[in-house]
Amino acid sequence: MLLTLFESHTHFFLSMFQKMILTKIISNTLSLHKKQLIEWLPAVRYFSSPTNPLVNVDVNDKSGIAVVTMNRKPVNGLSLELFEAMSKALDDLENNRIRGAILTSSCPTVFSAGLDLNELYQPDKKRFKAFWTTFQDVWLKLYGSSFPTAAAINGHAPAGGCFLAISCEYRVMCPDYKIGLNETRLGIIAPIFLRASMRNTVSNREAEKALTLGTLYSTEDALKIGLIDEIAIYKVKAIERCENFLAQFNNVSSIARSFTKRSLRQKDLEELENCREEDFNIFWSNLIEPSVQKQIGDYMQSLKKK
Ligand SMILES: CCCCC/C=C\C/C=C\CCC/C=C/C(=O)SCCNC(=O)CCNC(=O)[C@H](O)C(C)(C)COP(=O)(O)OP(=O)(O)OC[C@H]1O[C@@H](n2cnc3c(N)ncnc32)[C@H](O)[C@@H]1OP(=O)(O)O
Repeated sequence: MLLTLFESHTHFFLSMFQKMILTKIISNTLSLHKKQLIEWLPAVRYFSSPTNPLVNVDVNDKSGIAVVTMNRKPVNGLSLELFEAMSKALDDLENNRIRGAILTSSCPTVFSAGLDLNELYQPDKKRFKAFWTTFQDVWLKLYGSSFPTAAAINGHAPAGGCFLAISCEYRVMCPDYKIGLNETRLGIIAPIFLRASMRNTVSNREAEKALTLGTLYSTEDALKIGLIDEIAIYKVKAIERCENFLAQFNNVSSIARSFTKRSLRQKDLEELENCREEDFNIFWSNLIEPSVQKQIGDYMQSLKKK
């Protein structure tokens, strides 16, 4: 009650002095740690910044909602540089206490083609380590973000593309595209954090079927199994629907919302936090198997031949 009252009266700009006084009063009342309270203060400053050419962040000053656009043509292949830009953008959003984020793509028919196969083919260990660690970071930050998230899926979203979408809390997809975790079809075992995101999105039974078969679903079928939440005819509409979803949280205490989300996702986040090195080692040893390398090479060729 006190927290809700506090939040609803702090949507205007607070000077550092006001922040300190408010923090002190509430800190005394609730006996909470001062640092935690400062972190909990609602959004006071929004920004629209060109940030990085690979990830554009555009924050609506009125709603406080950020549209985060992946911009790595032609297919938003998830490279080390794209992951680094996403990781930095997620930090900025967290620090600026935005009210919600929508992930989308600037590629006309692809949300993301998943991991950049060039990162997986004949990899250099040092670079691959940085790549994999940043991939883990992005998931931890996106899946565990304090702000609500949605994905406007304006194109195909196979493998890592689907993975980004299911790390968000809500998904709106445009018709006639494919989405799914096709890793097993490529001979890959889905990593621990990918399995967690899938189980958090669809029923355990659907997750098992989807992951073991490596199914790529049409937009319509994805809606049927709950892999996406809505269909929107084109990108602008998909963003609008995501905004509507995020706007619902305007009437909910952001502290209560964010703690509830965190507590529901905590186990999954900790599972990865506790085995990051092991997770890397498992994938590295799988990746450098000559048979896997051959499979990746052939697959890349088949994509180029199309
Ligand atoms: C393959 C075995 C991998 C083994 C790895 C082992 C360990 C890793 C463990 C776990 C991984 C974690 C989970 C995530 C995994 C992944 O994400 S793997 C990537 C899987 N991605 C795909 O299977 C998607 C492949 N792409 C497509 O199906 C299509 O490109 C499309 C997204 C449907 C778009 O089709 P379209 O619009 O027709 O575009 P093109 O196919 O013509 O592609 C344009 C150019 O982009 C290149 N390209 C496509 N996808 C990728 C990619 N993922 N990485 C790098 N490059 C990609 C494509 O070759 C074209 O290039 P050119 O213009 O011909 O040069």
